[in-house]
Amino acid sequence: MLKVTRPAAGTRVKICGLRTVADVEAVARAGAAYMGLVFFPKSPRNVTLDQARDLALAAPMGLAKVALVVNPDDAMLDALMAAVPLDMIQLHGSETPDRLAQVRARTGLPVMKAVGLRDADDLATLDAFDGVADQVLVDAKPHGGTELPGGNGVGFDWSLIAGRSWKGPWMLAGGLTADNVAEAIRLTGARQVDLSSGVESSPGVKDAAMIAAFCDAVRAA
Ligand SMILES: O=C(O)c1ccccc1N[C@@H]1O[C@H](COP(=O)(O)O)[C@@H](O)[C@H]1O
Repeated sequence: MLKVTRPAAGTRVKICGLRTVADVEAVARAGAAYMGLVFFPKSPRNVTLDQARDLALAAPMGLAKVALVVNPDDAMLDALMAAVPLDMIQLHGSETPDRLAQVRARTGLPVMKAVGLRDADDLATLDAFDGVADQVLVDAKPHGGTELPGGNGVGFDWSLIAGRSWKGPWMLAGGLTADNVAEAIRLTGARQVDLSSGVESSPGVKDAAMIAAFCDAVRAA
């Protein structure tokens, strides 16, 4: 049976962009709270509905299964819900608060909204989703030259959110690694962290040792 290491009460980890059952096992073994499945064809972490179903069915109890989608239409949401057992939807496009409410009503799942930050002007967008989204995901705003709205391994200036609080739960993302996560937690007060690139040996290829090292670094923080 798959052994799941539960972290002590503390910061929860989401590892995003899983593509193999071995990834799911590594994430569970390391003690992450969430696993993310990417439905975005331009991403090196993209999975089909059939692949996602197999991965979701491999997840042990207690590991929350999050579907990352970018500006999904209703047909996409219906196909997703019919094929994959899920616990949460992550919206990582330019969705509005109204669209978020529609997605929640259509899927019946909690919805996390990713908001990209580069400078203080972006904080208003974050505030617009506080209390509207079930969770907000505070990520780096993608720089020009990438087709990915996230998952670029790029961070942002954490001092932008130092000392701030929101009504609902939130996660920190953007360029996190085992080497920088303790400082990120210290500066932002994050109780949940999310990453993709920082536990990969090459784009889209997760590394079990890096996943374990990241979760250990979070527990030690
Ligand atoms: O991971 C992807 O490929 C991806 C594609 C499209 C939108 C978001 C994506 N990933 C999310 O981006 C952040 C940060 O990722 P990283 O650690 O900087 O690589 C994370 O929330 C992922 O879920």
